Amino acid sequence: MTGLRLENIVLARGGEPLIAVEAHVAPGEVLSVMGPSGSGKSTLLAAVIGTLPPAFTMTGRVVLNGRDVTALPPEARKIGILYQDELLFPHLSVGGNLAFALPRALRGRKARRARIEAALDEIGMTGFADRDPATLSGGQKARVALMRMLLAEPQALLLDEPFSRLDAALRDQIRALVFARARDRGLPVLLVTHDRADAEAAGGPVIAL
Ligand SMILES: Nc1ncnc2c1ncn2[C@@H]1O[C@H](COP(=O)(O)OP(=O)(O)OP(=O)(O)O)[C@@H](O)[C@H]1O
Repeated sequence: MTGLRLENIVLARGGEPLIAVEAHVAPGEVLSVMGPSGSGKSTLLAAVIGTLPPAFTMTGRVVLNGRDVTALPPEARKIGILYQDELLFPHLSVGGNLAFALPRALRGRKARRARIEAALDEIGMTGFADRDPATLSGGQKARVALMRMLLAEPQALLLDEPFSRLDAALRDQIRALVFARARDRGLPVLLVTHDRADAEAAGGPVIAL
């Protein structure tokens, strides 16, 4: 079965169950995860991507496009994640940040450079490859972070309040860009948000923790 399936996932801390989730996110669909602060939204994303802090235990399975990834390390899961703080590598240029995400299978300096130029064109940032991330605006950083995630060719996207620091106009623009890319590529998306407008723009199902 295609898409992202969260099968009977229960996360507990110190023996106390924190959350229980059963969900299927179809290709191109966005499942919004809402809930008060401390309800376990970020912890759920950590469980899905494979970075659950040691304080927690997990039962259940994460199945991506029919492949059980529950026991795989994060880098083998083919899941991309975008956080509220985009965390571009400060010591690398914009192009260096994007190059970091390119699949190793893409060989040759010229081919890799061309892929980065095309990626920058796609986000309206032609000619930015040599820029220092510290010199970018918030929206430009967000676009580079989004593209860095996509260049790694993930099969699912996890978004942890990636729009909350952006001003209203930019939020609409980046949000539309992320959802359009997910739809184009048929990627299931888990979106953690406090903002009902994000869930409405996503247009998919909503779960409340
Ligand atoms: N590394 C950790 N070790 C132990 N407990 C943790 C750890 N990280 C988070 N917690 C606790 O687990 C619970 C869920 O935290 P989580 O960050 O998932 O909540 P959240 O719903 O994402 O909150 P927010 O909306 O404030 O970001 C909280 O009670 C938090 O204090």
